[in-house]
Amino acid sequence: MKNIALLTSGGDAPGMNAAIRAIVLSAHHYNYNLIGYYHGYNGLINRECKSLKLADVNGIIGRGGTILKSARCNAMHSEQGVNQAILTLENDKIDALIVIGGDGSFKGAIKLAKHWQGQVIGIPGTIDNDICETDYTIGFSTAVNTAIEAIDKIRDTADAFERVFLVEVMGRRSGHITFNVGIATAAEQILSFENFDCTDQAARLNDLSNDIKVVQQNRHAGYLIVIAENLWPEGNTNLAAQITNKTGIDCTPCILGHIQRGGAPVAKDRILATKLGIAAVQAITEDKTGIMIGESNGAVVTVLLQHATQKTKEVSQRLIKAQHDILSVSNQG
Ligand SMILES: Nc1ncnc2c1ncn2[C@@H]1O[C@H](COP(=O)(O)OP(=O)(O)O)[C@@H](O)[C@H]1O
Ligand SMILES: O=P(O)(O)OC[C@H]1O[C@](O)(COP(=O)(O)O)[C@@H](O)[C@@H]1O
Repeated sequence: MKNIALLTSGGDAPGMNAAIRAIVLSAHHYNYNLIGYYHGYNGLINRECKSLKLADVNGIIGRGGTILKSARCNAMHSEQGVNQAILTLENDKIDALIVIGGDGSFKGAIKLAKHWQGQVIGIPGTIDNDICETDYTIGFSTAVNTAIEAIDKIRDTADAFERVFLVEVMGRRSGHITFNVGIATAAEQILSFENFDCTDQAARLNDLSNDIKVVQQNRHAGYLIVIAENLWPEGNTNLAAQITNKTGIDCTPCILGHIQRGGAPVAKDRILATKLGIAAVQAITEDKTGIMIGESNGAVVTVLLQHATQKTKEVSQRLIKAQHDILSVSNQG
């Protein structure tokens, strides 16, 4: 008999609810008590919680967001905040804590594990897919699909007007969403941290403008640029204005924003979340701690949280090269 606690932290990601459901069902299977803390680490610090029962997770597998709410909790960056969180876990007699979130949330979990005797298990939940030692994070596939759906629609106007669109996608400072969405929408350009050095802004603007003019002359079609958020130093809306000025062709900025974080999770995220949720509870039965449950080559793996947070997972070089090679051909005619 164990008391397990669960929270979701950082940016919400489609599939978090599916993971919560799997954890509730597995905990029930092992006869464990399960408490959910609300609003990320704030729920630990302010002791906002609820016992989670089977009835709480009926019908949530297909819902975006998280029934436990999420938050970015500044207090966890201070020793006082971490101690307060630990005090709550001790007072509530928690044996194991499952944290569903991104690398920031895992760093918080590592701090808790340093001074708290209970088991700490992480489940990767972020649309950014930037966590090492797991092929995918929960929410990434849905975010990519959502962005593709939106950009396919923008493509119609781009082609009809032979117009340029600069579409910004999320990912913080990592290009997994940018590259996957760019490739899947046959974007004329993919601009991300991994392939676009903005140090010489004037030169980059020149290259881009020349390419736009050549492609439009060759193809008489739209020109779609998929760009990572936080890339262009003066902001992507600004970049669109600069392109318009330079080429004399309208370049419309379009920021997809939070639609990428919401909506019903696709099958891949529901299934991944279910597998990881079940494995997290299984790991608790085996007295494991300080680990993330991930997936590698289709198999569930356990990895030290320290390793998972050591660096940001890079976009595959093969994907970057594929885009580069395809682009050089497709933009010719
Ligand atoms: N270095 C850290 N130490 C302690 N807690 C952290 C740290 N980084 C992030 N956190 C906690 O995790 C929360 C979510 O982190 P954030 O980076 O915003 O999202 P994500 O977990 O999705 O990467 C933060 O608001 C904070 O409460
Ligand atoms: O909505 P917010 O708090 O401004 O955060 C935006 C950020 O959150 C994300 O959507 C998800 O990031 P995390 O999962 O790491 O929290 C990023 O892609 C984006 O940069």
